[in-house]
Amino acid sequence: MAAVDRAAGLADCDPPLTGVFSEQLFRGQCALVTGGGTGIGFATARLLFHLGASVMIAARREVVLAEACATLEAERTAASGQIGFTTVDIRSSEAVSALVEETVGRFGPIRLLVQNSGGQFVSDAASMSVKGFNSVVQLNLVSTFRVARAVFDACMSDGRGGAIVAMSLDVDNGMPGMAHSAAARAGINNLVKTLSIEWAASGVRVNAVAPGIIYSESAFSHYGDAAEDLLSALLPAIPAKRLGTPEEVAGVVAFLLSPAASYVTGSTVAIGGGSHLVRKPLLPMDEPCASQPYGRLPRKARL
Ligand SMILES: CCCCCCC/C=C/C(=O)SCCNC(=O)CCNC(=O)[C@H](O)C(C)(C)COP(=O)(O)OP(=O)(O)OC[C@H]1O[C@@H](n2cnc3c(N)ncnc32)[C@H](O)[C@@H]1OP(=O)(O)O
Ligand SMILES: NC(=O)C1=CN([C@@H]2O[C@H](COP(=O)(O)OP(=O)(O)OC[C@H]3O[C@@H](n4cnc5c(N)ncnc54)[C@H](OP(=O)(O)O)[C@@H]3O)[C@@H](O)[C@H]2O)C=CC1
Repeated sequence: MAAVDRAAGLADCDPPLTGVFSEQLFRGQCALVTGGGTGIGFATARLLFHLGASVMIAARREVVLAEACATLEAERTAASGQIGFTTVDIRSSEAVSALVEETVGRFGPIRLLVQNSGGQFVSDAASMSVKGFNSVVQLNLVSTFRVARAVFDACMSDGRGGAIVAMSLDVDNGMPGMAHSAAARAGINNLVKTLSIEWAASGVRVNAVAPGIIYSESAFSHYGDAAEDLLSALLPAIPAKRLGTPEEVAGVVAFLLSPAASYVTGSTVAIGGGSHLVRKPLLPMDEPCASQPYGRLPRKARL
């Protein structure tokens, strides 16, 4: 993709970023990473695994998860922890309960939670149905609460503590083309504040990360042919003048989960090459009053 090729610096990152952390950092700790089979979730699971954690990755597509696990097993070193997978749709409370039970049964109480699963479709608000808006709020905001509650109840409410990182977006200036997701992620930014206060007494820290535009094949596949046009308009507005990598998000997530962040809670950390400081919406809007700047992407952009 031409716009991605223009993202100077993208190839310069040390993929697992293990060098900046001690290999013993998460030794023996159980970590649950939702959406851990692809993109940011995979990079995060990979880093935690190489830092000694016992990592459960969970999402809907079994074949993707199995492949991710096989990749990590093939990378195993003496410092690596354990890796396992199970399928889940985080929109189902029963499925999330079963996920937590299975994870605890296999690796022990969950101490590290990365609630990374999420997503949306691109559509301007005027073309968006209430059902579509609701489905994205359900997936991102309500399911983040669902997963966090299930893990807190089962593993973190007894005073033994833990750390939670949720996935947000760079929503400070609104997000034309993604009204549903921006509203949901703004909700997540506030949710982590409340949870961090209420759960502090249990020794639980709750933070979020707000990535800018992070390139991975899996993420961009959702935007179909529209990705190139969107990126051409977006890249010039990113101070770093490049996209981010999943590994650059994983490093911040690992920091927030680690004792190095033991006094950090209720925060949302921007990871966007400075894009959150630019007073321009994340998605482009050449004509602010245009009635249908995005329309609805074709159905092939759907999962
Ligand atoms: C190239 C630059 C891009 C900028 C990037 C900005 C930063 C963000 C990046 C990322 O988040 S990358 C990760 C992307 N990954 C995903 O989005 C995957 C997750 N997505 C999904 O699971 C689904 O698409 C969904 C959004 C949650 C919808 O799933 P759900 O099963 O709840 O919905 P459906 O039953 O299929 O549909 C319900 C309802 O939703 C509306 N709708 C769904 N898809 C579309 C669409 N493509 N366009 C318009 N409307 C859509 C619609 O109203 C549906 O109702 P019906 O019409 O089916 O009755
Ligand atoms: N890439 C970017 O620029 C940005 C991404 N984000 C967010 O970061 C997170 C990771 O995205 P990214 O890695 O880029 O993209 P991916 O599309 O690779 O990751 C999304 C993950 O979520 C999983 N998922 C989606 N719906 C569900 C569900 N209902 N139940 C369980 N798992 C689900 C998917 O797996 P499966 O389909 O198998 O269920 C997939 O592994 C998402 O929340 C995304 O919105 C935020 C800001 C920017």
